[in-house]
Amino acid sequence: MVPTPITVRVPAKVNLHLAVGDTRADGYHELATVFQALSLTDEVTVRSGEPGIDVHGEGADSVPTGSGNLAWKAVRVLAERCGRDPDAPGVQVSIHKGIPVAGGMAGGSADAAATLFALNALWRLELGRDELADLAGRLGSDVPFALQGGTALGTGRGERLVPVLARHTYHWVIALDRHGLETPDVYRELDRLRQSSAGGNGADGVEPVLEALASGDPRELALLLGNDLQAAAVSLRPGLRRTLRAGVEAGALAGVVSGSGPTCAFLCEDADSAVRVAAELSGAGVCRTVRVAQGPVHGARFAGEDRTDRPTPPTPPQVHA
Ligand SMILES: C[C@](O)(CO)[C@H](O)COP(=O)(O)OP(=O)(O)OC[C@H]1O[C@@H](n2ccc(N)nc2=O)[C@H](O)[C@@H]1O
Ligand SMILES: Nc1ncnc2c1ncn2[C@@H]1O[C@H](COP(=O)(O)OP(=O)(O)OP(=O)(O)O)[C@@H](O)[C@H]1O
Repeated sequence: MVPTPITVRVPAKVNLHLAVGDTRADGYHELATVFQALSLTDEVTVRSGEPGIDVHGEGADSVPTGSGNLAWKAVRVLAERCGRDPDAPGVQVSIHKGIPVAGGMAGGSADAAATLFALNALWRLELGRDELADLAGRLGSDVPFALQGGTALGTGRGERLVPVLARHTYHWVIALDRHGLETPDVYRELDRLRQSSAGGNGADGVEPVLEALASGDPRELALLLGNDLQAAAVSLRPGLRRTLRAGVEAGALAGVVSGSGPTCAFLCEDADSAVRVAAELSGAGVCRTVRVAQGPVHGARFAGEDRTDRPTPPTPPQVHA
């Protein structure tokens, strides 16, 4: 019997805090980051059939549909892990994009995470969270967080995660730029700025951020948003300075470049304020489009997870800061 297709919904992320350390021998930078999963999501469906990948939704034109798609790399990694032929895995992957492409919100990573999660069910592998997280880490630094979701502290190159207690739903306005930025270019620009000592080290220690999250006060958190990659993203895309200013002028508590950018994320006081900020920002002509989002949300989950015919994977324990 052909197994039924499986659809998984997976969130975008914002880095509330991103401290970039030294470059390691493997070329990656050592990170201390606090991730939060946001309610902008992609949906990934896997079904048995002729191998292939198709991509729909916003920005789909700029996403590769062949072996360059991170979701296809996930198919290959999982096929190898379970003794299937990675060149003939017998699976089709359909991606519906709701996460901005090349926006610093980990959309490709999210699709890879969703693919691992979905294929684990389609192929009835019953791999646990830890094993999926290990495979995810091999695919990219942001992939394990997309599986886990919530709010988490990431160390190493960002793949080593500890869940963090966040006592509040935070309301965000997300400003999307007209063109993406490539992550390696932004890290390279940071290195260049640091060599000329203009890169600075904007993001301080992580502990105050964890304390603010435990308190649940968005005003406290707003004071602590920080991203070492922001100077590099702004250097590559100077117009972001205007966007960041416009969000705060529109009434956001604070704004930050999301990850490697160019998307900017604005933390707002509450849901009503987010709607007002979004309306004003979209009229300011500083970005392509604006979205409202909440966080934290779950990591990769079956679409319609509320259905009772599938086991809900165990939620990792939440720890206090
Ligand atoms: C900017 C962030 O989104 C913040 O969470 C991530 O650090 C990027 O994570 P990602 O897109 O999953 O990145 P990967 O696919 O692992 O790496 C892409 C490239 O980004 C750079 N990179 C990434 C992570 C890291 N800790 N140091 C790096 O220098 C490297 O040039 C690497 O070749
Ligand atoms: N499934 C995918 N979805 C989006 N982009 C993908 C995918 N697979 C590969 N890519 C390629 O990866 C590049 C980065 O896309 P993505 O949307 O993941 O960027 P990002 O959000 O900036 O990543 P991150 O925040 O993890 O650094 C794009 O230029 C795109 O061509």
